[in-house]
Amino acid sequence: MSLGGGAGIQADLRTFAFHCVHGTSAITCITAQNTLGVTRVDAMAPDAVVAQIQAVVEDIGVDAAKTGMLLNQGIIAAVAEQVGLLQAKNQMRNLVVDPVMVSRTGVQLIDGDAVKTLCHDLIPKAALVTPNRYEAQILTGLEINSLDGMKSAAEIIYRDFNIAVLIKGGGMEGDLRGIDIWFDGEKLEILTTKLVDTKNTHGTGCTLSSAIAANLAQGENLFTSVQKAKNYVTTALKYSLNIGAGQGPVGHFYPLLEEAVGSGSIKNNPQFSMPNF
Ligand SMILES: Nc1ncnc2c1ncn2[C@@H]1O[C@H](COP(=O)(O)OP(=O)(O)O)[C@@H](O)[C@H]1O
Ligand SMILES: Cc1ncc(COP(=O)(O)OP(=O)(O)O)c(N)n1
Repeated sequence: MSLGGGAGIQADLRTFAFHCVHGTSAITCITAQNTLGVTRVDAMAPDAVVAQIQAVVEDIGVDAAKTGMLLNQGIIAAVAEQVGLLQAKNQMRNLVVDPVMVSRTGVQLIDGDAVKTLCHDLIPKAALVTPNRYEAQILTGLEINSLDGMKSAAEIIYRDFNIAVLIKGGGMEGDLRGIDIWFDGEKLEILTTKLVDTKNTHGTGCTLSSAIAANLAQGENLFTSVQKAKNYVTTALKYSLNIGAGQGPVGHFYPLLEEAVGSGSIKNNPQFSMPNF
């Protein structure tokens, strides 16, 4: 959960709402966070996370799920155990693991034991894992500086975990920032969108993985879910919000912004990046 509202569960729930699916959540930690970064993180007790998952599954049910910031080994192990139990009962389909391990400034957020548990217990249970540049470096041991590096990382992650992988390019240099690599063991695809020239990229990873989960929940296949989510995040970036002194959040509800501008209720508001106006 990100109290600045730009990433974590706030970004996930906005994305779910935009896609017309009912989003639920299990809070794993509270971050003191704004557009400049994270200043403090408080983790929930693992059994409190488990209780939240069980409350949702037992009553409402899950068509698709995504994980985000799982801060320590205890939380990761508890979530992985729940996922395993629920998958055995066919109550947890379409799991997307966004392996949040490194902050946007390149700082590692979780320790080595937590990374091991993530790799050993959780990622293999997913349908898709979506590492950014730095997370792919941790998962593969490669230094990733090029498109070829991103492709090699995708192949290694598929080989090691036997699940589909999307390497996100937002942390790369230049035009590679708009490029992601998909590999599912058969098809290697370069997903390209034109680079959106903005500093306001806070929450792109959460938004992408929750849009993928939302598309899966609506019955799309995995690759189409990824393609649609990529288009969504690209447009949300074009309408990102210029708030705070750092990297502002993406604009999840851009059609409403368009409508508001069209009707004249928002005019030349410098907080919104509006490419078409
Ligand atoms: N400036 C940008 N222009 C276009 N797409 C971008 C830009 N920055 C990030 N993206 C896209 O946002 C998505 C999230 O990627 P990334 O920012 O690398 O994830 P994370 O937030 O986990 O670090 C990816 O689809 C990536 O290509
Ligand atoms: C609470 C919380 N969860 C996840 C993240 C990572 O967010 P992401 O979408 O990868 O965007 P940035 O960190 O790059 O802004 C987070 N920051 N906070």
